[in-house]
Amino acid sequence: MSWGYKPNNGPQKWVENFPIADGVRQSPIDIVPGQASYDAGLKPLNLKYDPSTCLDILNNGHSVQVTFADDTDSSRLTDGPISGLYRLKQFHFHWGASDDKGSEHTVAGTKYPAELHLVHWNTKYASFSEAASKPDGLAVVGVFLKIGGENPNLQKLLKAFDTIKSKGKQTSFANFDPSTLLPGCLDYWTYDGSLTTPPLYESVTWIVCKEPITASSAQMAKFRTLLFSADGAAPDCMVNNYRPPQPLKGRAVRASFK
Ligand SMILES: NS(=O)(=O)NCC1=CS(=O)(=O)c2ccccc21
Ligand SMILES: [Zn+2]
Repeated sequence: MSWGYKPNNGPQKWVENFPIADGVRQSPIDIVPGQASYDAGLKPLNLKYDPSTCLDILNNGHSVQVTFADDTDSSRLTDGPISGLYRLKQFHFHWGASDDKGSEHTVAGTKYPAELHLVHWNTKYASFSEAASKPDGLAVVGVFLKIGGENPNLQKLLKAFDTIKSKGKQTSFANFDPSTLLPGCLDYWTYDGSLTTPPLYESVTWIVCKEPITASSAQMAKFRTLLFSADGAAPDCMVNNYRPPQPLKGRAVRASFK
């Protein structure tokens, strides 16, 4: 049986097949603002996304992901805590069964209802797959979702959910600009971590935005209509697809803001 988020295959069991789960730079973490150190050397994030690189939206059985053409530098991240240029590969979300949980990172113990991950890979490597296992291979921008007014940019994604309800379903998804899902203020925390799903590679420079974006409670409910299960199998709601915070193990968390 493959990994998931249930008691018999969830985060507490991943170490059996992925021993790095007990590694020294695992993600997510609880971010304690008072313990983060302001680093004046951190540059502002420089994100430039080209909507024409948006390809499709997929239910991968763990989350809903939007995939981008990464054969050119047109959707990419530079500056911030990283050096070089990282190309956008995909973005996806993690969310709860109710509005009181769902994010992977927490802020002084506070859970948000969901968290967006924009996954980028270092172009010093030839591909995502090559970069994914390197210590400086990936940079993931995390954005918290909080309950508020309806988010019209999120609505464009949610409209596609009915056609990708079950695992393995995908549909074309064009001209979406992921920068519409970024908060107005790009202040961030950054630390060295890992993928939060198997294979849990310790290859991620995490960049977690301080300011959340909003989603309405109805929009959050729409995420919960997706299924972990494939068409024809017993319907298994896609909820609580988040890994809880992991030990910091001496790592520093830096803040780009005072
Ligand atoms: N939440 S997370 O972002 O740390 N992990 C997601 C992840 C795990 S993956 O290696 O399957 C993969 C392939 C392509 C893009 C992302 C991923
Ligand atoms: Zn993620």
